[in-house]
Formats: sequence, structure tokens, C-alpha cells
Amino acid sequence: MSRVRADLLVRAELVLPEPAAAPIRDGAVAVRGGTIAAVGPWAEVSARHEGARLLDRKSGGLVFPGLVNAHTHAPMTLFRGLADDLPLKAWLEDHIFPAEARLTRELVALGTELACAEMIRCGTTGFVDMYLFEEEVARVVDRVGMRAWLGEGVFDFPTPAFPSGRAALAETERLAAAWGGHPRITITVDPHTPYTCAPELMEAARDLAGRLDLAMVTHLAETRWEVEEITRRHGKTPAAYLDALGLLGERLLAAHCVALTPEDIRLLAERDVRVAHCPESNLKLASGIAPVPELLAAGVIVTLGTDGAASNNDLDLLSEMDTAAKLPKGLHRDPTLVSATEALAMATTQAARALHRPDLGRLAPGAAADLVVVDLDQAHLRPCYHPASQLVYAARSGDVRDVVVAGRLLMEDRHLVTIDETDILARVDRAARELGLGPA
Ligand SMILES: CSC[C@H]1O[C@@H](n2cnc3c(O)ncnc32)[C@H](O)[C@@H]1O
Ligand SMILES: [Zn+2]
Repeated sequence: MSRVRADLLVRAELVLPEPAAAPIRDGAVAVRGGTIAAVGPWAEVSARHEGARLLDRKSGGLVFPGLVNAHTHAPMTLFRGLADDLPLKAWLEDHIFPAEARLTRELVALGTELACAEMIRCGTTGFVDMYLFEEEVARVVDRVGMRAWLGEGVFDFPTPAFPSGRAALAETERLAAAWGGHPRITITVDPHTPYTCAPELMEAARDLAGRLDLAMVTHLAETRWEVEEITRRHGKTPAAYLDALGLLGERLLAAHCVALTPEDIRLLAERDVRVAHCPESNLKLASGIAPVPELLAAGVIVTLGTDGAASNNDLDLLSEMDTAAKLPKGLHRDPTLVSATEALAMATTQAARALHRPDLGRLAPGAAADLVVVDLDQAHLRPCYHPASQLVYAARSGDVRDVVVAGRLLMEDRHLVTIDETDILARVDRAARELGLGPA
């Protein structure tokens, strides 16, 4: 039988095609032209495919779908550890906004490259980002090879990037035209929050997203303060307020969703809004704990995000999955809530559903070739009864050995292929000193 040519063959001790699937022992993934050509036992896949390259991880390799960070602010790596142990409002208004006033395009690019290095090392292949000078984020993502959904942050006040929310929306339209058709980059419309955007700006964002058929990203119901403030201004909860403005729908990915009423949860489910749960950021800023079991029971698609590195303080989805799985167990004293499989699904298959990309989040013929190899040959990862359990409850970022996005190796044997990490670390330290934000 003649064999089909593949660009890359990955052989592994275990292949986990999707969170709830049975793992394939001595399995393989064949990659051709950025997509997956075959997944199955090595004997079958290698009988039908010859690979230009073989990544042989038969000894200790666990292959699984790449993780998607559904909510972050990548360039905020530059502000990691700058203002800890504060509540959201003081953190943002007294520390982060003043620091962001000093941002330049170059700093945003630098912070993004640092973020990409960190995320790839943690098994993340794609991320959803909202920030300032987002074109710089796009340029770095294009060069580094990750997958991303990127939106210029829209505020109702001037930022170093744009003088007004309207100007930021105009930039969004320009970005959508400039990056439309890119194989890995998708532009989104990103009004910041219900309390930093006036109703008219929210409506303009909604109209732009509808006209260009783009997804929207916003922060929603992050704190009790936000609920009180929006109720005072508009007489409604933030979710009901956005619904009255026509923003709630399957187009919207809403980050946080901590301070929700039972009616809000029903509304989000009815409108098919997608939620990016950010448990570690919510804990650190003392915002509270999102009602994830209730959202899941109502049928809401829940994904997982780290938020920015200034509120987390890392971009590690492996530890975020661990937190997401344990938090509801402790809160409700119920160990059955959010299983390891469900937590892994939030970062893979559910993220794909939330982002309207059925070709992501699983390893199957025709799916995008975004995959990760973890090295199981370590004391804290043996024995391996359930791969999903290992990934959620035991794996750490240093265990990630290889990362492939759209068929391209971005990390091979723990070496970042598309990022000069030594150079980035040196430049980041220099930039942090020059920014002069830390202690004197
Ligand atoms: C409009 S660009 C993004 C904007 O969001 C800020 N930000 C970071 N984390 C949070 C959060 O948890 N809630 C609200 N806003 C946040 C970031 O600093 C940028 O200014
Ligand atoms: Zn955020």
C-alpha cells in the first residue's frame, strides 16, 4: 500500500484526542499542511503515512490538544508583581492605569513576546487578548506562530493608544481589514467594561461587531462594586444592562462573570453568551468566585482564562485548570463538581465552541494541528492512570516538552524555536528598569 506524505509525525506513549476520549497507547498524530491528517495507533498511522519529520516521544510522551487561554492581556507581563494584594478598583485606578499611561508600541511588543514565551512553555497554543496598541500584539503573534483572537481595548477615556473610544473602534475596523484572512489571527471588538464605556459606545461596538461579523470580548460582573455602580447608573445588573443594549448573544465572550444573580445566569444561558472564567485573578483581586457549577448547569459554555500577569501573576493554564477544578469543590464541599476532564475541556473543546471554531480543541482528522507533548517520565507524573487527571492536578509548566501550532513546532524538547528567550529576558529587565515603576 502506498503511503501518504505527512509534514510531521508525532509518536507518543499516550495520545489523548480530547478530554473525555479514551487515550491511545503507542499512538500517533500525522500532520499535513497545518491540519491533522490522522490520529490513531502508531502501527496504523505509520502504515498509511510517511513523515518528512518524526517527533519520537514514544517513551513518556503524552500528546493532547493545545490549551486556549480565553482571556488575557498579554503585554501586562511587564507589570507582573507591580501592585499585589489590592482590590480590583484600587489596583486598576491607582497603579495599572498610571503604569499603562507610560506604554509605547515597543513595550507592548516586548511584553507580548514575553507572554508568548511563557504561554508556550505552559502548553498554550492560542489566546484571546484585549489590550492597547493591539496591532503590536498581532505582529508578535504573527512572527511567533501562536493562534490568537485580538481586540483593541475600547474605553470612554483617552489612552496612550487612542484619544477616544470611537478612535479605538475605528482602529478595530482597520485591524479587521488588515488582518482579515490571516490563518491564525482573528480580530475581535473589545469594549472594556460596562463601567468604562458609555451606553452609546457599547452600542457602537455592538454595531461594528454585527456589521463586520466579529466576536466581542468584554469584562462583565467582575465585582460587587461593578454591580452596585451599574445598578446606580442604569437601574439594572451589568448583565441585564448589556442585554438591554443588545450586546448579549453568542458573539459575546464575557470575562469573569463573578457577581451574577440567578436571573443573570438564566439570561446568559438564554442568550448563549460565552464565559471566560478567570479563577486565579478573581481570587487574587478578592473579587470573589464565579458560580461555575450554576453556569454549567444552566448550559452556558464556560472557558478558562488567566487574565493578565499583573493580577494572576502568571499565564499558566495548567495551574488555572487545577484551580478551576478545586475551587468549586472546596466552596460547595462537593468533590464531584468540575472534574479534571471538565477543567481540561474548558481550556480545549469548550474554548473551541466559545470561539466558534469546531476545528480546534481536539485531535481529529481535519482539525487544526495545535498540539502539546508533556513529558510523563518524571516522579510527579507516574503512574499515569488518567491523562486528564495528570494534566490538571499534577503537571507543571516545566513538564511541557513540545508545542505545535498549525503544524509548526514552536517548542521542541523545551527549546523555543521562534523566540530568542535569552534576548527577550534581558530586554524585559532593561525595560522594567527604564519604566521606573518598581521600588527605587
Ligand atoms: C482596554 S485594554 C484592557 C484593559 O483592561 C485592564 N484590565 C486588566 N485586568 C482587568 C480586570 O481584571 N478587570 C478590568 N480591567 C482589567 C488592563 O489593565 C487594560 O487597561
Ligand atoms: Zn481582563
